[in-house]
Amino acid sequence: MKTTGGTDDQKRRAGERAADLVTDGATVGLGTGSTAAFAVRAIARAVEEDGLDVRGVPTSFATRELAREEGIPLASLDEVETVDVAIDGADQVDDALNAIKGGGAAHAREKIVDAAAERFVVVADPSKTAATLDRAVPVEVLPDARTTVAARLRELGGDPTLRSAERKDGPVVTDNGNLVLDCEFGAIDDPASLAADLSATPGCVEHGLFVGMADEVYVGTDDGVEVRTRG
Ligand SMILES: O=C(CO)[C@H](O)[C@H](O)COP(=O)(O)O
Repeated sequence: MKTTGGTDDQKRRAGERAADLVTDGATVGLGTGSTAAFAVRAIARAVEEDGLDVRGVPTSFATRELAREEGIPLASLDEVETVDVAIDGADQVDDALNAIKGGGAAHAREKIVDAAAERFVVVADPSKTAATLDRAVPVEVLPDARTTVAARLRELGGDPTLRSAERKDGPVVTDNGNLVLDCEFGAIDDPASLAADLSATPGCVEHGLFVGMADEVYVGTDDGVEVRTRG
């Protein structure tokens, strides 16, 4: 369920601008996806070329591999007391800076790291912006709970689909060993209420609604970066 509507240049501008926020000595949440990867590479360049002293906290297996290859010193979340800034992508972000994440099935760890950050910056391209969230919401479920969670999602007005793997027969299995239901709700008029209902569903490990979490959204455009702030 990857969304790749923007151009690489738009994503790069957003990611590189956000990477400029990282200061010496910072602990940085490293998000997942193609836009966050531009931030990871820019941070790595600053480490190598300017001697920037950082610790990266990766949000997924894929990001840990990328950060390792690029030479960013890493820590896992349970090794750090605070995250100074987290930089992460999104599948969709609304005017109130609420987001849908999980196109890479990494939203459970992303939410933990992004929520722990003093400052959480979403990096996106213009194709991700919308007045109202209306993309499918990824819901990570314990494998045994997929049927009961799917039933609850239908009660909530959703239409869930088990996410299939692309180069393997069968479902996507997350970094945590769980499955993902992508759930269409149409236009989500009250994301906070839906988020609360999803969080209260037994067997739902985590859902991809990030409500009231982002401090800023950096939208990379064809000629710069539009910075959206809360309020
Ligand atoms: O939530 C995510 C992964 O779980 C990603 O941040 C989201 O899918 C955006 O990815 P991209 O920048 O490649 O469009």
